[in-house]
Amino acid sequence: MNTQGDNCEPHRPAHPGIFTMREAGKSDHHSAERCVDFPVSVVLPAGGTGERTGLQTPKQFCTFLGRPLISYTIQAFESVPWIQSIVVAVAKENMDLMMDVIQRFKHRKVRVVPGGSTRHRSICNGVLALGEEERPAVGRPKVVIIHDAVRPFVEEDFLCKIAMAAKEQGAAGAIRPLVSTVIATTSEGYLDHSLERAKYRASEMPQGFTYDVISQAYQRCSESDFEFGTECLHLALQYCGTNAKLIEGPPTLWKVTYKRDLAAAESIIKETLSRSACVITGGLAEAVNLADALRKAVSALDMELDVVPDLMGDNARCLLKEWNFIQVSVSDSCLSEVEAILVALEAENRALLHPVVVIWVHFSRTDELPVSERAPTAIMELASTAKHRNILIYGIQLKQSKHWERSASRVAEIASALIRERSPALVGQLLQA
Ligand SMILES: Nc1ccn([C@@H]2O[C@H](COP(=O)(O)OP(=O)(O)OP(=O)(O)O)[C@@H](O)[C@H]2O)c(=O)n1
Ligand SMILES: O=P(O)(O)OC[C@@H](O)[C@@H](O)[C@@H](O)CO
Repeated sequence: MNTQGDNCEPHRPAHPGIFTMREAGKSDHHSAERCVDFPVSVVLPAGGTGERTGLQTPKQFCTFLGRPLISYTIQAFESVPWIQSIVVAVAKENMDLMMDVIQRFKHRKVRVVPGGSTRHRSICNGVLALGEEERPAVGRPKVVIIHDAVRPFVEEDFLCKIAMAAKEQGAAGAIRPLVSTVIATTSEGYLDHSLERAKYRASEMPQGFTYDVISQAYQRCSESDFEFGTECLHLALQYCGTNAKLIEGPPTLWKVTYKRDLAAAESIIKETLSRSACVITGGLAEAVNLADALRKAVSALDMELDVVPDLMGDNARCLLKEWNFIQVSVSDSCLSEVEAILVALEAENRALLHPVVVIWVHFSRTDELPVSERAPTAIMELASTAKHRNILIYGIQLKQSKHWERSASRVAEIASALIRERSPALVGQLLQA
């Protein structure tokens, strides 16, 4: 490797890495149409400290909706069927934390290696690990995708473009239009000149390289590259004469750098989880009417409702794709329907990666609120147990009234707010529509 040392750090023995997974070949992902028919592995540099966030916790381990940022990125890659393995390079002091994340969220295909003192050194350690791959089901990759662990929004179709271009060209990288103009400054802090923005692009991630190109680039690069460089594509050009194919990527490729970016990432994930809900009516006429009124009302809130009588037979499909459930119970119904949903969700282990919302809408036929006095206590007890399994239960009470549409739109507003916010603080509350 690097002439200054055996590997990416001047004085570090190659780390055997830590296997944490079932063999890569046992991925339980349903076979998808493969756009890539050659072995591809991924290196996620995650060895930084996230200084620019101003937080104590490195940003890749900052959590939202109960999961660290890095877990969202890993999930994005492990959900791609043609990716055979993922190597995450983390600082030594975070290795145990990383192992815990992998085990808690049942990440597959993942191997953890020590990060380096710089981003290039971390990436280099990851590439080294791919070259020392010992798992029989995982051969040396044809293409290595490198992607910052703090860029959680990456999609298969763009990864496919990068992987295919990297295989053809030797290197490929994501680019985005510049937002600000780039200027050069004098040593006294004055404007020296500005670059013509239209001629330049921002280099983003993911980037792809044939294994040979990226491993050679790190063998030949200088200590200064390791210490101060920020661009893998430059190393491929400088040390392997490989001119990367540049592919404009979607705006979702941005990197979490500042504290505000964490809030933005959380908001995007919440928005993604809140686009639809499954309404279970039990087949009762009043419940079906309410569900139809809800469907109309939520469409104005940019949400779609799938209305089913139950979660049996074909309707069980909702359990595999929905993150939000609204159980409409009429009059003296108790919480048994909600309990049935919990059992079904647990059977599918549905709340492992994202919190699932279950809203009990209790609709009473008469003007009084005959719901038993026990209901507020019962829903609170059920909710506090379910919360430990990442299922958030909320209640909405609706009295039959002459202003049916208005009541239904009130329920819709409350339900969509509960789904959007997924607030632990309101779990178990029985709200009045
Ligand atoms: N020694 C390092 C430094 C950075 N990275 C990783 O490279 C990616 C992009 O780097 P950056 O956004 O700069 O992360 P940090 O270096 O952690 O941020 P900061 O510069 O604010 O400290 C991150 O996933 C980061 O964890 C790494 O693996 N090893
Ligand atoms: O580690 P930093 O945040 O300084 O920079 C990382 C970025 O430079 C890098 O991810 C892309 O520009 C592609 O190389």
